[in-house]
Amino acid sequence: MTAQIIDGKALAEELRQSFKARVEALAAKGHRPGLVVILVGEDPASEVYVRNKVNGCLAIGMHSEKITYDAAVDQTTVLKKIAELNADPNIHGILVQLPLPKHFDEEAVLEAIAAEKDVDGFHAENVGALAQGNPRFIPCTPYGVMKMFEKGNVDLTGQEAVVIGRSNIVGKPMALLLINAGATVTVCNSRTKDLLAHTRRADILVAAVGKPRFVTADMVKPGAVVIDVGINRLPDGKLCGDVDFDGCKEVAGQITPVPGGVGPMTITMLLANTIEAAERKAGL
Ligand SMILES: Nc1nc2c(c(=O)[nH]1)N[C@@H](CN(C=O)c1ccc(C(=O)N[C@@H](CCC(=O)O)C(=O)O)cc1)CN2
Repeated sequence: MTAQIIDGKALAEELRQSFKARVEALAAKGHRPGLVVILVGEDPASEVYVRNKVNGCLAIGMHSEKITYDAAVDQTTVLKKIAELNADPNIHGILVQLPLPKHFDEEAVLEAIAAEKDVDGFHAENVGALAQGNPRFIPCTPYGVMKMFEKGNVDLTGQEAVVIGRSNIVGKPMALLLINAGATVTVCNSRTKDLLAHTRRADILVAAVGKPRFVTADMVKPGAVVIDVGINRLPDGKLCGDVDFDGCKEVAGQITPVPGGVGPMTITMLLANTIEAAERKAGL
């Protein structure tokens, strides 16, 4: 039997519609949620994501603006802008699109964002809160994955979860969320010894390794929930995930596609975090 496909695009749309009432309630009290997205450089994929973030906000009645800098801009200029935005009462969320050009100290930039406006959840204070099981802002991609589990009635308690990938954006926060949800979590990477032995016993398998079709059908336990966080652009311009979807869907119980799986949920959870930031500031 082929796996049930978890439709991230449909869930993202459903959630976005549900956000509209919260945005209007805030706006009626003079607190229209506002997000600023900072983009440094001309990476074409980042330009698309940033545009989708800004448009996603506007579509549900939020305020949003993009600030762009040439790739050669110095870090001080960006830090100065972040300081201004930290002090702006109409801006509830600030996000710096990653990756940054090589001459930037990424950590210093992310730490410069006020923790209460860090809607990406990358500030050390927010990472610490998540690690302690008391999250303030959950990084958007793993947050989206958790919403998918919720929607699919996936009970994580006591389940064997394997995360392939250990990035700060996805792998690490994903592992923390799964731990907090009561799963038994193993974090692997592409060089893990006997990776197959780990993945084959996973009830929940999250691929965030950044290698096209890295997870093949033989690595999947029959009936497992397979979440593909990969977004790889192939030489022919097509997009593909870290999972060999056609092969794995014959073994898995549930699986996310690429595109149309986790990706659309990432931006949706950014909207959720920004609304949450505005609600906190408004005392709601
Ligand atoms: N500051 C941040 N930078 C980056 C993040 C992040 O969460 N915060 N994540 C990624 C990129 N990303 C959001 O920024 C992102 C990636 C993919 C998608 C998405 O909707 N993908 C679609 C396909 C889109 C396409 O055609 O290219 C899908 O999977 O269906 C949204 C957001 C790195 N940087």
